[in-house]
Amino acid sequence: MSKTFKASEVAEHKTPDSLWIVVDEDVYDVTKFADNHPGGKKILQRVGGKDASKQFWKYHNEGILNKYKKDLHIGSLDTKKAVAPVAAPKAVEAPKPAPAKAAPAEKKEEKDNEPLELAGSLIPFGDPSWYQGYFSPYYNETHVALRNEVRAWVEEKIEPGLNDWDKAKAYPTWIYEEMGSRGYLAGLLGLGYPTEYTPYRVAAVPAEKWDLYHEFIVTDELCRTGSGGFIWNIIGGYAIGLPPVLKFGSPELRQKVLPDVVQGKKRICLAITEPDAGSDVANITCEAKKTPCGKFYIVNGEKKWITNGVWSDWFTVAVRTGGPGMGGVSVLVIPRGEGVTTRQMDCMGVHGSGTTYVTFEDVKVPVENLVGKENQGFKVIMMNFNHERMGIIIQCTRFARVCYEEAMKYANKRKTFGKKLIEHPVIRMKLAQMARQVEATHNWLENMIYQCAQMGEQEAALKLGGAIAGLKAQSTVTFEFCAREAVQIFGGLGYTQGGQGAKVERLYRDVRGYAIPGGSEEIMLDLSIRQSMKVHEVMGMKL
Ligand code: HEM
Repeated sequence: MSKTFKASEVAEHKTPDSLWIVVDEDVYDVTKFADNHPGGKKILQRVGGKDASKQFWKYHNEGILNKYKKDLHIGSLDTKKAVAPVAAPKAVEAPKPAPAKAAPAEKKEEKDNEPLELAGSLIPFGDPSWYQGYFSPYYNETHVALRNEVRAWVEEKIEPGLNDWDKAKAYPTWIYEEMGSRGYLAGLLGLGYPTEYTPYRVAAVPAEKWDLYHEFIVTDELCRTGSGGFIWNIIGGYAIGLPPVLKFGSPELRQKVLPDVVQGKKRICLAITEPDAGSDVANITCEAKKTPCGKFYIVNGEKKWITNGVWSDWFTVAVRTGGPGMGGVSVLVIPRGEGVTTRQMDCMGVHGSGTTYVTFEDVKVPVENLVGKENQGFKVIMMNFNHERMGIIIQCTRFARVCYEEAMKYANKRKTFGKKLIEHPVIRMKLAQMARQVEATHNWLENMIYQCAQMGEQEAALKLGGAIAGLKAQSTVTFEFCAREAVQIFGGLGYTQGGQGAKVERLYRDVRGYAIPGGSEEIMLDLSIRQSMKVHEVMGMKL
C-alpha cells in the first residue's frame, strides 16, 4: 500500500542526501536519481521538499512519470483523494467472458443514437470525435470497450519503454507475443475473427461481433505511441503477409502456417518488391522453376525493402513461374531455411521495422506452398492492396493527429514574448490547418471502412481501389504537413531526439516511410483517377 505524508514531513527532505519532491500530490524520492537527472541535479535540489508540479510539467510530458514512477514514487500527500484503479482486461482463452460494458451514459430522452463514453484528453480534435461526446453511426459499446482495453495496455506496457526501444531500433519480442495472446493479431486480417486458428480471444469483444471498426481501433490506438517503427515491428509484416495465405491458401497450407503466426509464436512477411521492381509488380524477376518430378519449385532471386524480413519464419513471395508480365506471376509461401538469406537495411526512419534485403538461392519449396493458382498470383497480390493501404491510412491519420495533439499541448504551456504559444494567431493558424486535414481524412477513412464492410472482397477490390488509393495519398500528405508544423511549433525540442518533442521528431523522420511504400503518392493519385474512371464507366458514367 502506498504511504501518505504530510506536506511538513516532505519539507524536511530538501538536502542532497535526502531529496524528495511533490508532483501532483505524489511524493518522489529523487535522492539517488538527482545525479543522473538529464536536466541537472541543482534544479532538483532547488525544489527539494516542495511541490514541484508546475516546474515538472513545464519540462516533461506524462511519459516520464509512467517510466520513472516505479523507481521513484514513495507515496502521496494526505490531501490527495483516492482514485480507484482501473484494471486492464487480461488475455483470455476461448470461451471468452461477456464484453466489458461502457459505463452507461446518464439516461436522457430515448434516441436511436447516443454519444458514447468519453475518452482521452478531450483536447478538441485530439482524438476521433466519437471519443469526445459527438454522435457517430459507426460505433457501439464493444468499440468503446476495445478502445479502453488497448489504450490501457499501450499506456501501461508500451509507452514507458518506447523511446529506448526506438533508439535501439529493436523492440522486445514479448510485445508481438502478447499481441497474439491478447487476441489482437487474429483480428487484424481484414476478414472477421478467424477463431479456428487460435484459442485466444480479445477480452473486450466477442469474436462473432468483431468488425472492421474493431480492427481500425486496435491499429489506431497502437499508433498513439507516435512510432511507425513500433507499428511496423509488430504488424508490418503480419498484416500484409498473412491475409493472402488465409484468403487463397489451401486448407493444408493454412493449417501449416496460420496457427503459430496468429498466436504470436512465429512471424511472417510479404516479399514482393525487388531492387528493380517496386510499384510495377508485373515486372518482377525472382523466378520459381518446377523440378522435373513436379513436386518442388526452385526459387532464385532478390527482394528489397521487406518489412520484418530479418526475423520472419515465413515469406509470402511473388515469383515468376511463367512468361513476362502479370500472367506469369505466382505467390509462394517460403519457410526460412537453406538458401534464404536476410540482411537488415538502414533506413531514414521507421526504426525497428526490420526492413530487409532478402536473397533466395536455389531454395527448394514444395508445390503445396503455392498460394492460389499458378500464374494467377497477380490477382492474389491485387486483392491484398486495399487492406494494406487501409492499414497505412489508419496509421498516417493517427500519426497526423498525434502531431497535432502534441503540438496543441505544448502550445498551451510554452510561453514566448509573455504569451503562451496558443495565444499567437500564427500558431493557432497552424493548428487549425492541421486539425481540418486530420478530420477530413478521418471522416473519409471511416466512410471507406463502411464501404469495405458492406461490399464483398471482390467488389471492394474493384470498386474501392481508386478511392482508397486517393485516400492513401491524402493521409500521407496530411501526415507530412502535420509532422512539419508540429516540429515548427516545438522548435528546438522538435529537432532534438527524446524529451517532450520525441514523438513529433520521430514522426517527422517516419513520414517518408509512408509516402513511398504501399504505392507512392504519385502512383496513388494517378491510380485514384484512372481506376475510378474505369469503375464509373461500367456504372454508366456520362461525360
Ligand atoms: C520525478 C521527477 C523527475 C524525473 C523522473 C525527471 C526526468 C527527466 C528526464 C528523463 C529528462 C530528459 C528529457 C525528457 O525525457 O523529457 C528530464 C529533463 C529535464 N528536467 Fe526533469 N525530471 C524530474 C523532475 C524535474 C523537476 C522537478 C524539474 C524542475 C524543477 C526538472 C527539470 C528538467 C529540465 C530543465 C530538463 C531538461 C529539459 C530539456 O532538455 O528541454 N525535472 N527530466
